[in-house]
Amino acid sequence: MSELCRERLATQLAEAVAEALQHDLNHQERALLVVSGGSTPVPFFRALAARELPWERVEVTLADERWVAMEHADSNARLVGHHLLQGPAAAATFVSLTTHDPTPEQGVAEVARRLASLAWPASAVVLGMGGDGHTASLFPDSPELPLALTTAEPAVAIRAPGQLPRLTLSGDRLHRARRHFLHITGGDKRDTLVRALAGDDPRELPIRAFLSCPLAIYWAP
Ligand SMILES: O=C(O)[C@H](O)[C@@H](O)[C@H](O)[C@H](O)COP(=O)(O)O
Repeated sequence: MSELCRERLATQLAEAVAEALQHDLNHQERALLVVSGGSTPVPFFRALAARELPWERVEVTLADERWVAMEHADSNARLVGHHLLQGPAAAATFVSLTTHDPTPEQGVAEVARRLASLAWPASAVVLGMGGDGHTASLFPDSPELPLALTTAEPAVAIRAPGQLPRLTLSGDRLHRARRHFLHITGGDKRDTLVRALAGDDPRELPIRAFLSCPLAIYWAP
């Protein structure tokens, strides 16, 4: 039952994001979509990839990225390439968040320059969430979290225990969107969301940084 429900959720989210992109493309030359990595988005990516849109006018980037080569199994760019940039959506322009620098700290300035050229405000930011309340790579136990939540810079190199080195869009940059979606499934994440809604400190549960603006929550069991 939950598998069918999650597929329907992914399809409905793809419909909403496609409508958002088409609406904005009716008024502007290019539109920007910011997506998250992880396992949850895969059926959403596949459903969105099949939608008929002027994809050649769509820019796609990530909310965050692990600092690995695009061929690496943990690369979000690889995930997006395999599941979203296929079919009609293969015509979209993908902008990666990694460089050939050995660390995200060395590459973040180049990534910031790339991001500056995109069609902000994004038409849509699609966020995921971990059981610890992280979103993008805004991890509660990251020393760089306070900076990432407050800086006006578009991107931050971020480290967290047990995680690969990462680069994340800052809270400020993730807020520069006309629409925000949260895509989560399962009881554990529902419980984390309930905890997040009951408080207001994003340093404890970073998803809270996005509970104040309009946020379309797409959840299935
Ligand atoms: O790079 C990442 O890992 C994602 O951007 C991250 O923020 C993800 O959305 C959550 O970790 C949920 O991941 P799952 O969908 O795999 O539970």
